[in-house]
Amino acid sequence: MTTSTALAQAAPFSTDERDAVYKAIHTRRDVRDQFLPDPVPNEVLRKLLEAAHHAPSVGLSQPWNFIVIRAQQDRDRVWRAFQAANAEAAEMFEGTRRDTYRALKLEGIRKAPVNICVTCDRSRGGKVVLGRTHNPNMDVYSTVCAIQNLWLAARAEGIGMGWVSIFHDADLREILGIPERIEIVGYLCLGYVDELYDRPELEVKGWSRRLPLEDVIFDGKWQGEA
Ligand SMILES: Cc1cc2c(cc1C)N(C[C@H](O)[C@H](O)[C@H](O)COP(=O)(O)O)c1[nH]c(=O)[nH]c(=O)c1N2
Repeated sequence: MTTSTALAQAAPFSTDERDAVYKAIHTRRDVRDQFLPDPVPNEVLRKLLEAAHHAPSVGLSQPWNFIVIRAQQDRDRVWRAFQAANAEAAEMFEGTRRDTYRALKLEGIRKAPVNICVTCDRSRGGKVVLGRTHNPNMDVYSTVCAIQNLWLAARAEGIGMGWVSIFHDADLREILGIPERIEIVGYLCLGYVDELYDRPELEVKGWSRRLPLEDVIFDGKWQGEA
């Protein structure tokens, strides 16, 4: 048997390194309003995109593309698309819940100096992709892994990131020139921050709360079952 020379050491991280990984995970936040106007240098943005591009992907298909949007006029157009969709979204809640919804800030499109639209090319890797043969959604799941890498790397760089999903895809397609065959996975707002909430903003604002871990470790009964 041949021994692969491609194998590298996989010792546990040092305590400091480990702490840094958990710190990024636990202090990462969805950012809507804390963005500073300071530009994000291209070299730093490149590091974030490298981190995203090192995500796992089904069959190593790397189905993502990153559309970087910096121009104010493009961000203004995207914001207007958000505004229209968000007004529709508010109508789907009732009573005080609707009022609470309306008071939430749910995007940082214009305040964040950089926006990134992350897409998934469903034809990347050809017709038959290893690991995707029985569930075609695996390419989209892979793209979400890239977004999470980007989010954590951004946190480590002192850059906040917010995910905005309150859009009609058709609007984003038109503004950004994205063809139908390409799936829109995430619209992200990025910029330096000097403050972050210490827990999810939606929890701070009384919209929802983090469930105890015990509630989500499966105990043999699905929610709603007697
Ligand atoms: C797929 C997806 C889509 C969205 C989000 C997240 C994800 C994963 N989140 C952010 C979300 O509200 C947030 O992650 C949770 O509230 C938890 O807060 P922290 O991320 O821990 O700060 C989000 N936030 C927001 O203000 N507007 C939005 O449209 C969205 N959309």
